[in-house]
Parts: sequence; C-alpha cells; structure tokens
Amino acid sequence: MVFSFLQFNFSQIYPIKLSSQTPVFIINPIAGAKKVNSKKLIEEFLSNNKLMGIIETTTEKNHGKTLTKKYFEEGFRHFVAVGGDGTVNEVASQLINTEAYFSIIPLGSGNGLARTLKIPMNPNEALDKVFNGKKSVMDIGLINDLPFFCTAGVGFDAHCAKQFATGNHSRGLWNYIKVILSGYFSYQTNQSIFCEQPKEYFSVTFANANQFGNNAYIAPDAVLDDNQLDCTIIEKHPKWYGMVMGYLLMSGKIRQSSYVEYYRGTEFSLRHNEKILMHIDGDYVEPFSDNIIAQTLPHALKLII
Ligand SMILES: Nc1ncnc2c1ncn2[C@@H]1O[C@H](COP(=O)(O)OP(=O)(O)OP(=O)(O)O)[C@@H](O)[C@H]1O
Repeated sequence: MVFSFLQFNFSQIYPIKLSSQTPVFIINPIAGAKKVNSKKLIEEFLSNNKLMGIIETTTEKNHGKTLTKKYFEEGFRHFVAVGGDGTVNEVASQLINTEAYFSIIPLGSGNGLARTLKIPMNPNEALDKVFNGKKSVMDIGLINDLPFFCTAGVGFDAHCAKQFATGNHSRGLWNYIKVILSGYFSYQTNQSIFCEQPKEYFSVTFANANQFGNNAYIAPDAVLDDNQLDCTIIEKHPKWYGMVMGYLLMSGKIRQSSYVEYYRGTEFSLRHNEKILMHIDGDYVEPFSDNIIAQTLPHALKLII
C-alpha cells in the first residue's frame, strides 16, 4: 500500500507512520521577493513539534501540478502550497471537487488568496494552521474552463502580468509597481461586448478573492464561499486619474470611482474582435480565444486554514 514507505527523515527519529492526512508541502523556490529557505523552515517546524510531513520543491513551472497529482494518486489528501498565488493555482487546480484538503504557507509576493482567507503572513503561524486550522470550503472560478482561485482577467492587468514574467524582473511588490508605471501611460483601452452590451474597458477582473494581493482590493466585496464571482470593470479614464485609482484600489474603495462598474454573478461573457491575452492568478496566458467565459464553481475546494 501507498503509506508503507517512510519518506521523510524525521520518521527515523519519531516512529510516526505516514497517513492519508499527512500534509504534502509543495514549495515554489522562486516565489516571493524575500529569500526564505522554505524547506528548512518547514523541517524545523515539523521537528520542533514532532509532526510528519512530506516536503517537495518544484524544479520548473507546472511541476507543482505533477507533484500534487502524483501524491494524490498515492493516497495523500492534504496538500500545502508554499509560495504565492501561482503556486496556489498549480496545487489547488489538482484538488478541485475531490475529498482532499488544501492549505497555504504564504511565501509569495502578493499572496492574494491567503490574505483573503486571513491566513497569517507569518510562516510559522501559517504552519500551525496547517495542523490545527479549521476545515472550510471555498468556491473557485473558471475562465474559459481554466481554474483560478484568486483573480483572473483581461486588459491592463494581463498586460502587466506578461511584462512582469517576460521582462526578466525580480519578484516582489516594488518591481511590480515599476512594471505598472512603465506600461500605464501608453496602454490603450479594449473594445468588447460584455454580457451582450458594447463595452470599452481598461481592465476587466473576475474575482473569486477580494484582492490581487498585497491588499490591492480590486473586488472589495468578493466573498469566497458565496457561490458567485465579482466582476470589476475599470473603464477608460484620464491618465491623471491613475493616482486616484491607485488610492481607491489600496483603500478598498474602488467601487466609489465613477470609472468603475461592479457586478456580481455566476457567469459573465466577454467577446472581442481578436484573441485576447488573459491573466490567471497573476500569470499571463497567451491569447487563445476571442470569447471569454468566466464562471463560478461553488464550494469546489476544501480547506484547512
Ligand atoms: N521551480 C520553479 N521554477 C520556475 N517557476 C516556477 C517554479 N515553480 C513554480 N513556478 C512558477 O512561478 C510563478 C510564480 O509563483 P508564485 O505566483 O507562487 O509567486 P509570486 O509571483 O512571487 O507570488 P504572488 O503570485 O502571490 O504574487 C508561477 O507562475 C509558478 O507557476
């Protein structure tokens, strides 16, 4: 049977057998701006508390998906993403509508989902939640059938996600702000048909969580288990207004802007004249469709937080 092996070193010290509820930690070593030795941190926590865990580190993009799938097939039912929203997406996308539980150690740059779930930003406190947290459940979003857990969308945010990923930038908030500022003044709006109505937009965000990360509240009223997606449309606005928009975003008041439309629903459509760049949980996806369909999948992910 699957659990007959004792993979983790501590098993030699503490005679505890692995079980299906032994957490599998999936570390993204490139996540986050701070250089944290996540593996050492987790090993020390497990050792100090005489707990068991399996620790894996990804070696390339999408490796988190492969590792999660492998351990799920071996019978494990508790997975922990160690990183940011991209890592969350890789791990949690393999657990949708299964009996497995999901937790997060927020060691990314923005940590949008972890912040919305109020998971402590202190890694040791977050580790404690992995073992002693409450069971819960959340909705997930689908954008053209691709799962997202925090936010997904088109327009300026997707443009920035691509510039950030392809521009050889270090991770972290300040480098992201540089990318935003360098693209903001030249960015043109997009023409579309939003839910059968013509709409010119700067960005359209479908939000499962209430923020992009770093407490940038793009959908301040989003609730993770309300069976709905929130949708924030930022319309064409004068460039001088960018400062105001930034303030409203960071203060959770974006709905007060006269350039913002805010919707809540279970499904949205957005048609364009050509295939359009998207972002999913902050990672860009090359254009593959001119027609965007965003939907919610209610209560599809089990949590321990
Ligand atoms: N070993 C790896 N090497 C390169 N890329 C990886 C590796 N493991 C995961 N990735 C990718 O790294 C990207 C960034 O990860 P993640 O989003 O977790 O960190 P972040 O961008 O710093 O945090 P946040 O999304 O919260 O701002 C994701 O696209 C993920 O798929």
